[in-house]
Amino acid sequence: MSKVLVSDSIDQAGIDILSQVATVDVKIGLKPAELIEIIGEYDALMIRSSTRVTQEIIEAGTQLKIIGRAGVGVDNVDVPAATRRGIVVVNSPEGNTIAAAEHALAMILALSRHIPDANASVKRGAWDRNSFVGAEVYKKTLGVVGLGKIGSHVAAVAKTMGMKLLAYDPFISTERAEQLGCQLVELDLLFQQADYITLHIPKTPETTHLINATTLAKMKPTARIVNCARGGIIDEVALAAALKAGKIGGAALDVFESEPLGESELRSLGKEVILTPHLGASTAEAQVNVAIDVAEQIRDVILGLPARSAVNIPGLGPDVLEELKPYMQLAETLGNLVGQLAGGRVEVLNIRLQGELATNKSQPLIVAALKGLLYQALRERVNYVNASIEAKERGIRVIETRDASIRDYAGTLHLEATGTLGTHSVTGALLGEREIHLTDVDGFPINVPPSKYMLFTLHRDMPGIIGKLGSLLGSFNVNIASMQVGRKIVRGDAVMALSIDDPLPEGILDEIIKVPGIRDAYTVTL
Ligand SMILES: NC(=O)c1ccc[n+]([C@@H]2O[C@H](COP(=O)([O-])OP(=O)(O)OC[C@H]3O[C@@H](n4cnc5c(N)ncnc54)[C@H](O)[C@@H]3O)[C@@H](O)[C@H]2O)c1
Ligand SMILES: O=C(O)[C@H](O)COP(=O)(O)O
Repeated sequence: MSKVLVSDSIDQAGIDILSQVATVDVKIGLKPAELIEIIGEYDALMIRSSTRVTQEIIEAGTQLKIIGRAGVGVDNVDVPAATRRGIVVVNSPEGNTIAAAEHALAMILALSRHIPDANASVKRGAWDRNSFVGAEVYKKTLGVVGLGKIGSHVAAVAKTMGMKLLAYDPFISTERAEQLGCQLVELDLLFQQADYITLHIPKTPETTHLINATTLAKMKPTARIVNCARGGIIDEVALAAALKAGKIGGAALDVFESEPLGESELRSLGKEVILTPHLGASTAEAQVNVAIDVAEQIRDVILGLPARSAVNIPGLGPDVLEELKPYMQLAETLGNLVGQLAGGRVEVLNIRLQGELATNKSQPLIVAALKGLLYQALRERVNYVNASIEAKERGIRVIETRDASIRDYAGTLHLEATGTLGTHSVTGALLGEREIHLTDVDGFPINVPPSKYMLFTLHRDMPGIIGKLGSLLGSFNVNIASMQVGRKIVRGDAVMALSIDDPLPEGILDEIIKVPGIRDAYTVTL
């Protein structure tokens, strides 16, 4: 049974899903050295933002197949290190969107009305109404930096509160911004005009210390800034200095350069500063969402299925994946089959997407085909994450062609592998929704479902040959489950595809090739 380590606090709904397929150990608060010591036992690691998954931890995780981040940000995971090791990293891109957006909105209102300090003062026994006179957000300008999932929801709600919206996001269109009621502007203009600035961007080299002494100096002295995105986007020393000097009106931070927040000037500031301990995603609803979302993906990967929100597999959004999943299985099977027929080192893989597949995203299918192709060489070490890198490193050139015309099946996939031992090709399609059928081998039409053990022969189509092969296999105690011949012309060349119950015994291929009329034989394990 697989083993999953949960090293941060995760909702029970996720643990229940994992327990269906694995032994689950929940160990919260492990020190890095303790994690390194035990991670080698585990197939999967499930975390939130508290566990830092460093290269050292990834290297110690010799059995790790998947790291699941029950939340959005994967900046606490060394994703490149995981990718190199073929470990899938998944997250829950939308599970806590609303929670984070509502926290940012709560921060905006709490800052405006001094709610935390007013509350603390009443709880201390005071009744001070004069110190907490606030400001309305109605008709004020909100500058949204990052108009993605969270930024968009903040903008939508702020709009209904009567705020004027400016947005800065170099990766979204003016139309999208307008749909959300935002005017897309340059960052400097946003800094100059906004009464409130809310950050909803990832932390990247470009966004680190985006808010610094220089940018703070551009803001209104009354401006209030909210960061519920990532610590480090704001230079906290510069922010504290600007607040103390009255160069900016207020700040509400949920995230910090270093978490937990240690010694900080920010702690000593008054009602103009609100600090929360990274609570953006901490709602009951969000925690159930992210735990289920990520646990389901870990379960799928343990069961050998692809994950729907892998951050280190290109082109696998949930919508794409749902549609392509059966075709990915087809691509992987065909890749594995053509790799075994080709034998030796494959140099070129031609992939033709036919029919309805021609209009689809090809990247996941190519990755799946490469995974299958490399399986014989790399076994479990190759997966959807590292298949493309491994193929590139082996000098395999991938050529993709598309043909939208529909033939016998809605969509077919044709793979041709050329290597040191020659060229072979296979074509396959799905029967119904997901039943894989081989429809062509080396240009000969057949129609067989692939099976675990198969034997293919290239032979002359002549009387007696099937009988001779059957007797030979019988004499080696090989049981034939099914058999089909594909030929283009009567008594010309033909291909025979046999499904057999067990692996072919050692030495029998040499005997098969000696049968008069049989020119070649290939055994395949799928
Ligand atoms: N406080 C919390 O608990 C909490 C919870 C969830 C998410 N988050 C964080 O919130 C942030 C936003 O999350 P999301 O789900 O909306 O992400 P998202 O990917 O949907 O949106 C991010 C947006 O930022 C934009 N962007 C990227 N680089 C930019 C740049 N240099 N300048 C301006 N815009 C830029 C992108 O185009 C995108 O539209 C992330 O940092 C995430 O980790 C925090
Ligand atoms: O990126 C996220 O999803 C948030 O920062 C939430 O982090 P958390 O799961 O540790 O609360």
